[in-house]
Amino acid sequence: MADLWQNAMDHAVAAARRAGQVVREALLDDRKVMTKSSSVDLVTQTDQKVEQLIIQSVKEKFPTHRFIGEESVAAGEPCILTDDPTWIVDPIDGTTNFVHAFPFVAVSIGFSVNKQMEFGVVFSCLEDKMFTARRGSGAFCNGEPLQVSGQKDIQRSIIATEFGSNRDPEVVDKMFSSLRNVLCIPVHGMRGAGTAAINMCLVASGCVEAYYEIGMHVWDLAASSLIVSEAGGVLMDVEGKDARASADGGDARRGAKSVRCACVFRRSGRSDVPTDRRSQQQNHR
Ligand SMILES: O=P(O)(O)O[C@H]1[C@H](O)[C@@H](O)[C@H](O)[C@@H](O)[C@@H]1O
Ligand SMILES: [Mg+2]
Ligand SMILES: [Mg+2]
Repeated sequence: MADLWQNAMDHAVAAARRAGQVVREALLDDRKVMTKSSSVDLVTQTDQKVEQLIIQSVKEKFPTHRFIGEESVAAGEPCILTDDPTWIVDPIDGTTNFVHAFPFVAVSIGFSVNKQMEFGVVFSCLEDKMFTARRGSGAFCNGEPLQVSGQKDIQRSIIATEFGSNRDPEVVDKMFSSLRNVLCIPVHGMRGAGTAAINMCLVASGCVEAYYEIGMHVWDLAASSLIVSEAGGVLMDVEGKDARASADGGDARRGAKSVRCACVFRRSGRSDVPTDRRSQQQNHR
């Protein structure tokens, strides 16, 4: 049976690749940096230009589709998810990295119908890695299948997180307390690529066992939420409840602009990973 949305997914991949080219070219010029909610919540003209290029290209091909775009919402567009086919776009995920030419910058395009992600595309444009997932058909990086880590022991895991853009000392204290709690489990290490989408693609790739962040927005994680789940991972909120509703824009439905989400690892039922902590050998897939 023909896949109703394959044409749209192909368009998303091509649009993400074109957008990545714009990002790479912009890195050769001065980047005009502006701020949004705080002095460390950055946006550039490239973010805005890339979002408009993606949205215009979609409108020409799919005129009835709707959009939730990070910079459109910042400019006052509503952030409400309906049952209509909706493109959820983060034109540059990792804007701070982009400003500093730190090499993890993603273009993230998610696509939702009936409030369910149908496909997700994350292009890590400085690594030239195209992460894709179609609901029910697996997750891929440059065409190679992805699987989350089979590691069941958090003490043999790498956990990723980000600090966001809130610098309120009380909030920072809470973040550092979480970091301390996780590090002292203990875990092998903690990492952060500087972009939610790429952190989640690292979970889908099996090289990071879990990623958590408080305060992500629906556009940060819409595409990568499907990439994680199609790679065998699970998404949950900080209470451990299924967070796909949020990732699919549930919070956007209610007009909320940020979701609390932890994106974690592991397929269920894996038995071939040693759980004997006495064993010296640490088998990492
Ligand atoms: O780079 P953007 O699209 O703004 O998204 C990032 C956000 O700004 C940060 O606060 C978060 O910590 C990152 O996870 C997002 O990727
Ligand atoms: Mg983002
Ligand atoms: Mg962004």
